[in-house]
Amino acid sequence: MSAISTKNLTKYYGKHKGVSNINLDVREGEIFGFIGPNGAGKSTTIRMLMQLINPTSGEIKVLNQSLSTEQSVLRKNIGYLPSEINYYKDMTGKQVLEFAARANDIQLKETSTKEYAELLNFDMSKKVKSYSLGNRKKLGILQTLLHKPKLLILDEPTSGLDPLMQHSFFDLLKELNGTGMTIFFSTHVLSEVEKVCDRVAIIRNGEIIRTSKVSEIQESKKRTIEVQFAKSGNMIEKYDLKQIDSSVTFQNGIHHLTVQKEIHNALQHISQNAIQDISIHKPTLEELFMEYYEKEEGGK
Ligand SMILES: Nc1ncnc2c1ncn2[C@@H]1O[C@H](COP(=O)(O)OP(=O)(O)OP(=O)(O)O)[C@@H](O)[C@H]1O
Repeated sequence: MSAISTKNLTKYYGKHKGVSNINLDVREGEIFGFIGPNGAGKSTTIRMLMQLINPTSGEIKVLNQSLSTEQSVLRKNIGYLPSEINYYKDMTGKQVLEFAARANDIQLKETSTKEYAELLNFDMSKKVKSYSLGNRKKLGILQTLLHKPKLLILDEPTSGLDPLMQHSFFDLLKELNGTGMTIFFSTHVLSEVEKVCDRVAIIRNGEIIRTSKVSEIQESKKRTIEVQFAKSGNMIEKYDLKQIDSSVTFQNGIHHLTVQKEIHNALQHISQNAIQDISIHKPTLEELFMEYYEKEEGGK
């Protein structure tokens, strides 16, 4: 079953496009990453899911409820972390959480907050005004978990967290996911998606340019080959290297080639000549993502 489903979801701010034709299908029980650069439309999409802004057109279903459902009914089952949060500066973290718990008709001590706070190394006894951005973020994360939601929607949850904390945070996400919680989070950090997500949607300029399993993106056959021939100098023309890659380059004695499909033929062609050194690289996930971004830019 779908936890989040949108059909041709579109938002215009006046004449300015926020997002257009967003089709998302987040299945129950998955960790789903929503990745894109600044201004791509991540927050706009999330705010529509949370009924904080109205779509210009399109359909949304969250936990099988359509947009017309009372916001409060939906909120009971969703934990939402906005990209920016403000708290009363003179309250302690604990008071903020107690207040939020009361609003949900629960007692703080009946929640797993203490355990989660320890995992995130968060001191709830301090006042909000003394918290760094990272600590305010942790407070926000704890707040979203108070009512044991079925679905977590997190807008850039790791911004402001140092790498060690990000690690603990992702451990927490995995633990929560293990209890059956569906998690949808936005980010512009590629390694985060690689670490925890089952699937990912890549958004750019307000449009989704690909949705797939993270593992499928990693299965690309693309390889870069760096070769130094026994004969020194630029051999691009002499060895007809453009037959392998029309964009081949020669720098500091090394020929750089990119092969999009099987490398067998390329290696056969190259090895007709004496080779001094050769290396073959698999692209990192980051490089594969960048390719999507660049393709889109080139296509505009
Ligand atoms: N309230 C608004 N009024 C006008 N335009 C807006 C508004 N909010 C967002 N936009 C525009 O909509 C587009 C998508 O912005 P959005 O904030 O959703 O992107 P984002 O992916 O969340 O970016 P970031 O990572 O910077 O938060 C951008 O072009 C932005 O300028």
